[in-house]
Amino acid sequence: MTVHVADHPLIKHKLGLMRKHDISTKDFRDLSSEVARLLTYEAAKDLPTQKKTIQGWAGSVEVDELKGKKITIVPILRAGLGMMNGVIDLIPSAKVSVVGYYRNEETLMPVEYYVKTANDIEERIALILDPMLATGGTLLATIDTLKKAGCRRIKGLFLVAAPEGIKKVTEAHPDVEIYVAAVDDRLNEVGYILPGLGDAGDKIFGTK
Ligand SMILES: O=P(O)(O)OC[C@H]1O[C@H](OP(=O)(O)OP(=O)(O)O)[C@H](O)[C@@H]1O
Ligand SMILES: O=c1cc[nH]c(=O)[nH]1
Ligand SMILES: [Mg+2]
Repeated sequence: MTVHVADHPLIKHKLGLMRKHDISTKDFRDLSSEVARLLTYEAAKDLPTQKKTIQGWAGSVEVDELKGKKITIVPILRAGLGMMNGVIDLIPSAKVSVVGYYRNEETLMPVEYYVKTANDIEERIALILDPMLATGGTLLATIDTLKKAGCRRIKGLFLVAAPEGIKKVTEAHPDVEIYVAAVDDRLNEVGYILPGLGDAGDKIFGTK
């Protein structure tokens, strides 16, 4: 797995705001979406384009357009939904493939509860969205699901990743590329990222 760690001042500043202990649900939600939008800009850098001639205001003009079937966004329920609007702002015609996992609090293993992928997923680049990559169990399960559905090219956007999770997924899926706003220090004894953001799903949905 190739890991691209964001080095942009806007991303660093916005992620810093998200770490504040008393951040409101609204601000956390807004910032999740804004950072996701900026990560999308990075992740879309190598999308193929093709030339096309159109009629412009002064006659025919050659323009670039994105080539072929493009992207399916894959938000991981719940927390990944908090990133979705920011990504759709930049890729408005993307199809959305939804997968649902929650972590068992004791074993930290992902439990699948929903999968609905785009029909033509084998022709699309999957762009997984999840704010947190902690032990890596949820991302591994998502990649397995997407590959079984026929997906051949997978990228992922994360706000914060732990070194432990990156190592695990890198070993299993060297072909996957991820874009992260930050790689933090480590996991605590209950599988939360330090310094991290806390429970991203709860913060986005206001459930704690
Ligand atoms: O790398 P892992 O150790 O698998 O942990 C990361 C997962 O944990 C969180 O989801 P959570 O289980 O809290 O579900 P939620 O989005 O419904 O809150 C997070 O959004 C990831 O999906
Ligand atoms: O730090 C973490 C780890 C998993 N899920 C979260 O929401 N936060
Ligand atoms: Mg959660």
